Amino acid sequence: MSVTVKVPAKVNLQLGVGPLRDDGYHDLVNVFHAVSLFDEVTVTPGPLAVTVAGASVEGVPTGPDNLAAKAVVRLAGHLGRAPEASVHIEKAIPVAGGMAGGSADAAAALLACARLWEADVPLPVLMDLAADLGSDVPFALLGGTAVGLGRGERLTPLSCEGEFHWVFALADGGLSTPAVFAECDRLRAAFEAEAGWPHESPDLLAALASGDAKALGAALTNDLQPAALSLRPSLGRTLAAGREFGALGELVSGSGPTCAFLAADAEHAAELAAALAEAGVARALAAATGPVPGAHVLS
Ligand SMILES: C[C@](O)(CO)[C@H](O)COP(=O)(O)OP(=O)(O)OC[C@H]1O[C@@H](n2ccc(N)nc2=O)[C@H](O)[C@@H]1O
Ligand SMILES: Nc1ncnc2c1ncn2[C@@H]1O[C@H](COP(=O)(O)OP(=O)(O)OP(=O)(O)O)[C@@H](O)[C@H]1O
Repeated sequence: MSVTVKVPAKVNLQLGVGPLRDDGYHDLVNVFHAVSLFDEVTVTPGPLAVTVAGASVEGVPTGPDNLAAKAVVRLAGHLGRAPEASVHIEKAIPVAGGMAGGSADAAAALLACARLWEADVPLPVLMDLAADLGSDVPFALLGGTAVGLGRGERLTPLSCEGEFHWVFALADGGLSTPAVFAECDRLRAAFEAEAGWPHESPDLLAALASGDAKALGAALTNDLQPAALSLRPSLGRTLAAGREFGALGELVSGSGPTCAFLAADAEHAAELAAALAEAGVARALAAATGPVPGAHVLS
């Protein structure tokens, strides 16, 4: 018997970053949006092991450091049983790309093992286990569009009308999430910019609720973007190219280096992806739509 779970990537439509907390995290206003780039995680009975396959899986650990393995151990500990599951990850979400690929695999492994072990774990408990594994993990279980407060784990679903069309410019090499948050703190200190308390953007919430892509494009913001650009200046060219080719909005996804571009419809997305590929400003381009559901069992 095996269980396969399909799980989406995320893009952050608003990432408001508050001051550094005593525990090393930042309080956020984090508007998550699940998009149609998916990993598939399959668990089979057997000793704990992780295998990974996909077009670009460099840097993904196959030992106990893999977030999916940590999820297996965490759930087994909660249930008081041995962490017996062999995990296979089919990876399409870019690695260390700011699209929460590792978090998605952890969420998928939690759900898959709960099913494999026939354990009745209530959703709120699964959400708490997910939050222990990482700030982005609970959203990968929930999917759709949602705002995350605290370190991003306290989620409230948001009303989102229709479907939005995205193009993602994948970069060579990743960016480390802690390094990007640290660079954000460094830049704020260097420019003596006080980190204010972030607030949800009313324009963004209205654009989502009405399905207005043009208004959404104008409302996209990411407080980590200056830090990602400081660590990877070439992203400035990528973002400028998308603007020049008529994207409705563009921003770095989360901690980067993936850049996200909003298109008017599927045709516009295909044109935008072709123009960005032609301009040579990305390792690869991927078109996707959002919102899509969170982690769910396939078999
Ligand atoms: C940038 C985002 O992807 C936006 O959704 C997330 O905030 C990051 O979430 P994540 O990768 O699940 O991050 P975690 O594994 O929880 O934390 C990794 C590190 O990122 C930094 N971190 C993360 C979340 C947060 N609210 N404040 C932080 O400062 C901390 O240095 C932390 O040690
Ligand atoms: N299942 C996994 N898939 C990808 N990376 C993993 C996994 N487990 C552990 N890692 C490690 O975590 C690092 C960050 O990977 P991930 O792809 O989750 O980054 P990210 O998308 O930038 O994260 P986020 O957007 O949540 O900040 C990788 O460089 C890798 O060393």
